[in-house]
Amino acid sequence: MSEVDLSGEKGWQPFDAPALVGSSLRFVSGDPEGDRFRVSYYRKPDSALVARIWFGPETEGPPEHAHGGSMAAVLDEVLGLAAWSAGYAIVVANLNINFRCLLPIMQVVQVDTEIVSVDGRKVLVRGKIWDGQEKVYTEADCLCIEIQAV
Ligand SMILES: CCCCCCCCCCCCCCCC(=O)SCCNC(=O)CCNC(=O)[C@H](O)C(C)(C)COP(=O)(O)OP(=O)(O)OC[C@H]1O[C@@H](n2cnc3c(N)ncnc32)[C@H](O)[C@@H]1OP(=O)(O)O
Repeated sequence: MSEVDLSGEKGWQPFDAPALVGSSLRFVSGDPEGDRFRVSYYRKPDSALVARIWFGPETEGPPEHAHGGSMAAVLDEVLGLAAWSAGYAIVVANLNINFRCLLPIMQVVQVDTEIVSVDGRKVLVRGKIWDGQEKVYTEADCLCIEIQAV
């Protein structure tokens, strides 16, 4: 497979997910040379977590486009991780996704995240998979629930 450029923008800081949550998080980001997903995480200057993600041939659903479940898996990991990176030890309780446009595979896209609210143990994270310019493929609201430290 040809080289995939997952570099971030100027001012983004590389973010080491395994250093924060351990090495169990392999389903989406665990195979950086593979044909499923390739992922790089960053923090923006406002500290929001952002990901650059390549959807490889193994994510195909509709011909030449990403399977909805592959996008759900990405949003589950990235939005959950956004809560962890903001200091909340959570699991995802509810993930509500709107698929807006078919996402072509074999290209790098971006996932942006925002912590919308914190109410007791409930942390609401919003995010989108988009081209980083204007085209939004998928939007999601992710309800995370704080757990006891494990
Ligand atoms: C053991 C794991 C260690 C992990 C350590 C490192 C992991 C590193 C992770 C890296 C980043 C993450 C990336 C991947 C994220 C995943 O994929 S996590 C895996 C997928 N998620 C799951 O399997 C979660 C399964 N569900 C559960 O475990 C339990 O249902 C939960 C979410 C812990 C909640 O159970 P609970 O602690 O008994 O809480 P409960 O009292 O029912 O609810 C608390 C509040 O939340 C509300 N609530 C709960 N669920 C819902 C819901 N579905 N809809 C609406 N409201 C809800 C309740 O109404 C309640 O509200 P209030 O009454 O306080 O207003």
